[in-house]
Amino acid sequence: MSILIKGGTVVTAETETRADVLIQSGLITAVGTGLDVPAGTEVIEAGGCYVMPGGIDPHTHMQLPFMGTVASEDFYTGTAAAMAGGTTTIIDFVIPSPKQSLMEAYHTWRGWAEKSASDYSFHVAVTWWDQTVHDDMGTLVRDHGVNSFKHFMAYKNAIMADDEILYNSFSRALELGAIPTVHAENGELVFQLQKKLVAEGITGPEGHPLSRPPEAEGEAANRAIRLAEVIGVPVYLVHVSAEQALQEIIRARSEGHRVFGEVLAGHLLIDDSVYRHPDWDYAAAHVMSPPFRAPHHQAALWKGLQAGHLQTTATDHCCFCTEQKRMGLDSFAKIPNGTGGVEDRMTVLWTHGVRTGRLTPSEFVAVTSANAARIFNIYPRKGAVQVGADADVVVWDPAASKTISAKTHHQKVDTNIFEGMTVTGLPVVTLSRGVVTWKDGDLRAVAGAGRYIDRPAFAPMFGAVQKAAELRRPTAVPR
Ligand SMILES: NC(=O)NCCC(=O)O
Ligand SMILES: [Zn+2]
Ligand SMILES: [Zn+2]
Repeated sequence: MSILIKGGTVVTAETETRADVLIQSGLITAVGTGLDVPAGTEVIEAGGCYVMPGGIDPHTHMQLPFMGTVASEDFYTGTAAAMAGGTTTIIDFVIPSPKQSLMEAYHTWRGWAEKSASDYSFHVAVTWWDQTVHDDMGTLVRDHGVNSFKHFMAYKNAIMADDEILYNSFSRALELGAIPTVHAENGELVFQLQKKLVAEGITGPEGHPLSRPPEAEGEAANRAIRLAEVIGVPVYLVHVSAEQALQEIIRARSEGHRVFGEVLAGHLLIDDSVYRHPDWDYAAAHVMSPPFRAPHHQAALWKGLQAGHLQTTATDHCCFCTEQKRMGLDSFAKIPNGTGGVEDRMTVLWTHGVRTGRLTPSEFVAVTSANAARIFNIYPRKGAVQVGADADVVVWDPAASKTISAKTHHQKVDTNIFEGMTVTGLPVVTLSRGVVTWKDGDLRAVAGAGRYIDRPAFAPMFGAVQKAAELRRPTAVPR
């Protein structure tokens, strides 16, 4: 079965070109004009539309067991909603409990993800350390297509990684050609502030941002980056929300270190006033970590994205319904942390990025798919509209408009952090490996149609990393 996407403007991270796109057996087989098209080819008219790579959301948590409950979105509902929003690949997280074997956790998550409608891959978290963790990291990289490991510097008494774990895991990642990623918040400081605030009677959601100040993020970002610098390994900071963390990234990059930053659509657009809303449920629905910040942080994050200091956008899609959030009625520290957005990221970024002149369409492609594909080494199979790439394609109507609401979204959660936002620029057709999964409001996602994406180790940047390491290898003084 072949499909021709006809008459659109093809956008890649580098170019905008009027061209048709031919898709056969799940792959892009031709891009150009006057293409030789086999008889019986289905034609999708794309006049007036952009034709772009499907989005890659490099940070989601479908059905994550977390803080005494399980995220409401499963791998089918979440990836289906993603495709309604133009995202065709997610990178989720395997998060072993402390002392749980990495391999056991990995196989558990692989089982859960079998019902994914879109393609998916996994970062694996390192939450503890011993020789088996060291060995399992090797097995995951060599035999299971994992090339990134996650470290939570927050969540003390649960999954927090201390400096010893960071040192061991970052060093092992370097040997394996894998990239360490970090949730940068000083977990000890957050833990102490939570106790202090609750003791002072601040038990509602307004305590959440007070317990996680931007300085706690800046400190941890600096620590993770400095460790990575000393070890000589690239590092990727997830959900950068504070100007203090961004400044650490800018400093390190300007000194020649390979440091990457991800920003969430929510952190770009929502400010911390939500936590002082008089409706407890409304305020609690926004509890996620790091929290939404004061408006000057948003301005800094947009500039960071425009300047290329932040390379990727994500959602940290981790949904909890109102009833689940109420587990923290007596203390904000018990409200399950997480918010959604996998369906909304692309349109929210188009509306507030491209339509405001902050981003060109090519820059939009870079920050919604191509850069993540490069960093996590699946480019150009993903993140590109070019011959040989997977036919994960979105036909994007820049004039189509809607108002986001939990009443109409496809995400399995009863709230939406972008509730009431009118957005312009929407996917009219989404294709996942050549199959139409979303067309004109009709969601055709199929459970189990998604494939696990192996991500090879030693992304191109590791060539430079290894050369630099050779040149600075310490030598003993012969005496
Ligand atoms: N972000 C959040 O609040 N929940 C998911 C876990 C994490 O990414 O920290
Ligand atoms: Zn996190
Ligand atoms: Zn997360």
